Amino acid sequence: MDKKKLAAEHAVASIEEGMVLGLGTGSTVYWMIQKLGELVKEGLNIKGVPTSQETEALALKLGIPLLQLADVHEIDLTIDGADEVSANLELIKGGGGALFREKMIASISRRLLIVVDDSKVVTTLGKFPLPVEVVPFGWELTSRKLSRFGCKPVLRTTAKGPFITDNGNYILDCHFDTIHNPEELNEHLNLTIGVVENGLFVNMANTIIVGSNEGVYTKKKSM
Ligand SMILES: O=C(CO)[C@H](O)[C@H](O)COP(=O)(O)O
Repeated sequence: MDKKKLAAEHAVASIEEGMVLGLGTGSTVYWMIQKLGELVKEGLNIKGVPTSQETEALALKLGIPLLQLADVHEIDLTIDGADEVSANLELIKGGGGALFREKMIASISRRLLIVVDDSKVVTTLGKFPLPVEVVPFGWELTSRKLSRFGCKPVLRTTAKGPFITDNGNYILDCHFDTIHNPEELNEHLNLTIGVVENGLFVNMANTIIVGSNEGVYTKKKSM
């Protein structure tokens, strides 16, 4: 079975009746949302909070009831994917460009459960270019400032021009190669004028479910 699908479907066992659920974005969590749609059809009562327009459209298509973020004070459980996961359960997210909404939803979640295939598990973060969402105005200046942190920022583009996030912003994919202190870098990046949010998730994930050829395994944050 597809390793992403394996991890995502395993995560469904953590969903309980009555929960408010954060619904992540990407090709891994897609499988969790598909399964959730089936459970809702069978009578499971949950409410979802989507982390992107893409996930919102998918959830609506599957008949999953959704809440407006304005009406949500706390989320019981968010299930999301990641681009890299370190041994300490620090994450790089934002490969799909949804990092701002994903981080906002994660920040009000009691538990953040991450589903990945084993190619995403690393010793040190940084091989995957770190996505940083920036305001379009003056992005070249912001890019120069970000390069002072030791990376090479590259504007994410599509065939039509710059990639535009759900919030109307740009993404700079920052090539670090190795990120030694994710906590410090996260703070420094977010203090840079022009930066909306970055894809480092530090002290946020509680549990990682990893799909591999040998089956699934789970890693929990040590307290
Ligand atoms: O952070 C994300 C989107 O912004 C995704 O969770 C991340 O890119 C992983 O995606 P996939 O499951 O498709 O590999």
